Amino acid sequence: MSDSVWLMLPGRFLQLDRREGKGGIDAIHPQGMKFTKMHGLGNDFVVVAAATLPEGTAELAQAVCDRHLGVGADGLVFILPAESGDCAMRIFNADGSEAEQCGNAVRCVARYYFERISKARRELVVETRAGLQRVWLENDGLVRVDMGYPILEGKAIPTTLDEDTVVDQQVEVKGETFHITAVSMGNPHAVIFVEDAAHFPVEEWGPLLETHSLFPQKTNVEFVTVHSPSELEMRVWERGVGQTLACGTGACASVVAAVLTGRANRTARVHLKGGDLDIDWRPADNRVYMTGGAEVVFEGEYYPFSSRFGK
Ligand SMILES: N[C@@H](CCC[C@H](N)C(=O)O)C(=O)O
Repeated sequence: MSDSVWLMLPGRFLQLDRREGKGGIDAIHPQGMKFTKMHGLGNDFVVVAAATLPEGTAELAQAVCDRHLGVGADGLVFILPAESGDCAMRIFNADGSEAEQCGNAVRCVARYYFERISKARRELVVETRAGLQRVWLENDGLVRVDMGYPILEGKAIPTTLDEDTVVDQQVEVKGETFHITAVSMGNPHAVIFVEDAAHFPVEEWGPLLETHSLFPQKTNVEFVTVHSPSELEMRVWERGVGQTLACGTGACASVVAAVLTGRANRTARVHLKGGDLDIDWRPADNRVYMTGGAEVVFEGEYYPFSSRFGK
């Protein structure tokens, strides 16, 4: 990895040094955008550190995330200067919609920050659309995040299912009965407990539930099997993306739903297709803590609007 990076300013480029204490900015310029491909348990992101959010983020996210014509990812993530906190994160789903929150992406942002912006730091505050999140780098290299408190009031999630809490509420969809527990971790989740998550037809029911009129801002959908009070298995259909290998906010919502329905303890491991997350919903502060990995895959330059060699 080179020590210098490009920063786009209106009409000109600025080359910055990203060695310790000297910057830490990737680049966006008219012809190309430097990025780092990262993932948290296989939930993958194109991560770009920039001075400002570029225009046309919805189209850019769709193009970058395309697995045939772009880099290929579940989401496009920007690391930006923060008003409060050490840095800000904005996350755009593969369909171009912006999410309020993303558990796997915030761990990737933290890893990026700890490795490229300040190697001395082991603690960080990330500003997201859902609020400030405190993040810690653990001794084993995993990243722990304070994901905040779960929102359980129906109207705030939002769902039209109930104004109060929505716990194991019966819903009919195309002749099939589901019991839904709705939880917001800054973004909406519908958690459904099933006998066998591994073989559940996620692709069939996920899109129908994601876009159901009960969820005015759509929803992420988790299909969860409780193997023991401290061990859950989860598959996810993500709003604006489709089936993914993991979802951090979904794992938090699943543990909260399992506790609310008397199925699990407040501390549990969630097995996802891409790996495990440890979730701890602490009674002392009502906040949910998530611990898991975040990895760099490769770096590159993306040429969104013209071919590198043609123009
Ligand atoms: N994969 C994420 C959640 C990303 C946003 C989600 N698709 C939404 O629209 O709310 C996670 O790890 O939490």
